[in-house]
Amino acid sequence: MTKTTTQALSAADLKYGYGREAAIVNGFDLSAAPGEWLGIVGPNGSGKSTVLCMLARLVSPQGGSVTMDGKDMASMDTKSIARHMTMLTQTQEQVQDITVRELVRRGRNPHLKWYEECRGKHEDVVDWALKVTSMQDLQHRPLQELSGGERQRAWLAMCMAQTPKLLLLDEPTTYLDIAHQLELMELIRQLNREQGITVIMVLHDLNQAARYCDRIVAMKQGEIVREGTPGDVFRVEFFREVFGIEAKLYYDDGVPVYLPCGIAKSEPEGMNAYVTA
Ligand SMILES: Nc1ncnc2c1ncn2[C@@H]1O[C@H](COP(=O)(O)OP(=O)(O)OP(=O)(O)O)[C@@H](O)[C@H]1O
Repeated sequence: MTKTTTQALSAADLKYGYGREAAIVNGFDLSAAPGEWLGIVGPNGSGKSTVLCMLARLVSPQGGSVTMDGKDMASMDTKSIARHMTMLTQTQEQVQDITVRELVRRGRNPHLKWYEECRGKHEDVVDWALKVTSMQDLQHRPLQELSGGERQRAWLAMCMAQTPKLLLLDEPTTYLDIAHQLELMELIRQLNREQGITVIMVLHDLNQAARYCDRIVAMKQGEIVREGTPGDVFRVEFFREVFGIEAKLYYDDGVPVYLPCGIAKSEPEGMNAYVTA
């Protein structure tokens, strides 16, 4: 008898277009297994953020469906979605006059009844979220006084206070220097491995995608054009066809590392347009 595993998140035949424009995302399918780290990569404007917003139900798909733990998200209420899933983006809303701890407490809101305050066991979760993100020492500092890296970690602590099973991230390292980028990626790796949190992350840094993700989904013009392990996906042809660049590939302990060498000799017209070296 074959054993079927319920996917942490599945999307089937998603469609989305803005206004009267043609569909930006058309027929997008994806599934993430529990505990998997999935990276979504692709050129600017390929529809990555649009897909992530549909996965988080920040926008409703114009076609297709998203299921979380086997449940159709269209029929779930916002609070129960927020008890299972959270999203961190590259920039966060400006919140004034709030300490890190107060921000992290907001992560408990989906778990509180309307009359309940964040106390007792909820405060214990806040302590835990501050601890796993190494924010304990900064918990009483005003958010606006933190560096960009510290602030991003504070928002991640708030996400963790939601005790999510699924963490969606949209280029969370964009404005961070390399040390803070690695610190955030390592922290997410720890949460993924130790807490079993499923991670779906949009990222532009393909070397980081190769190093951290279990599986890569590459998008171009609203569609998936490659899918597989970093080693399967990151080939010389991939860089030409999807990003229009020539690249050299090296392997560090089996992990592909690419070096961009220039623009490909002709613009790729499609996935079958090979450029001979
Ligand atoms: N609010 C909007 N109104 C109209 N068009 C939009 C809107 N948001 C995005 N688009 C268009 O949809 C397409 C896909 O955008 P999206 O942000 O999903 O791509 P992306 O792959 O995340 O891009 P990037 O890598 O630059 O962040 C782009 O052509 C973009 O111009």
